[in-house]
Amino acid sequence: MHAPCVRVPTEEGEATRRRLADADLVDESLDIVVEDGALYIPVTGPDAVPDGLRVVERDVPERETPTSPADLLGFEPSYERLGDIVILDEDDPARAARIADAIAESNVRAETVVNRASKVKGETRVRDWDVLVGESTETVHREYGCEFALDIAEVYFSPRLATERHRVVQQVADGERAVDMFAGVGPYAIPMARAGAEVVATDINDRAIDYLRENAERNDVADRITAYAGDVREIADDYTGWAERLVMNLPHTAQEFLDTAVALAGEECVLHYYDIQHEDERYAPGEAAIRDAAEPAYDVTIETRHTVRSYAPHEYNVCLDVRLTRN
Ligand SMILES: C[S@@+](CC[C@H](N)C(=O)[O-])C[C@H]1O[C@@H](n2cnc3c(N)ncnc32)[C@H](O)[C@@H]1O
Repeated sequence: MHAPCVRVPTEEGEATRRRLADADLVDESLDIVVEDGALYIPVTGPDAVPDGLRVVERDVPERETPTSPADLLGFEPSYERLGDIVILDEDDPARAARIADAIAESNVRAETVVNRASKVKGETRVRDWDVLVGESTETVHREYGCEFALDIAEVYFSPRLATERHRVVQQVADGERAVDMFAGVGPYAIPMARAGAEVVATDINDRAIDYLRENAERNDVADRITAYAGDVREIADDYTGWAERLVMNLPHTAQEFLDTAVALAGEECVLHYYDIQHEDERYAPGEAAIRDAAEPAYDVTIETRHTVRSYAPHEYNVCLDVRLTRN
């Protein structure tokens, strides 16, 4: 359809569109067009367009779909979803703010938009966030049929690990005994309990354990999960030789806890050991550390060497599935 449009460079597109929308001048029945580095914003009253903006006549399609962030920005932004929070990973604060505004105005359902403001840090692996839209950093996230309440400002949680967690949970047998040594809000512990395991879950972050207990109730597995707030080393005496499965999701530092893992392991135990290593030697350091801690008391069989995801240039997040069999 032929219509008057304000033509602006794409980088000024969102600000101009908001300015025109505030003056009620955007023709919402027509689509915004992006072409050759310019945005064409259809307007209802070309004569009312503020001075300095150029109006041209051109063909624009009628709007069929609701407005997406890309419609508003002129490019496809990348973001992750965690419940009703949208997470950005932008280095430039101005670009992050533009994207956040576009998401808020678009058809994306989001209560809060945040940008990563630090790496994960410290013992609890929590990061800082810039809250760009909304206020609450607490949400309920759904993953493979389970619900997880959490506050990203208080606990660690990565939606990117969903497939990996599912890979591990699928190995769990009804009735087995599992220890999730670094459990967070329970994204391994809770589905393992749903699969029929009896689970002990520990975390040094009290808030993570508060959420884990709430999540155990939410997912109807409170009777199969025992949660401890504290250092996992503190439970070793109570659960010596108890575990048939151990999850060690504390990359960078897990090696320091292998003696505790061996103390927890029963006659036969599968260990899921997460690590971050250089691409040329992804598995060897973890294998060596596990053998060092477990042999000769246990036979060590590496069942799976699995790359979970790229972590940084030339560095990979990996998982070793290891069977420990007592000699
Ligand atoms: C990378 S996060 C993983 C959390 C969870 N497994 C997940 O997938 O979301 C590691 C967790 O280990 C906890 N942690 C760190 N040191 C610990 C320790 N000594 N004992 C128990 N938990 C610890 C942190 O608080 C954090 O929640």
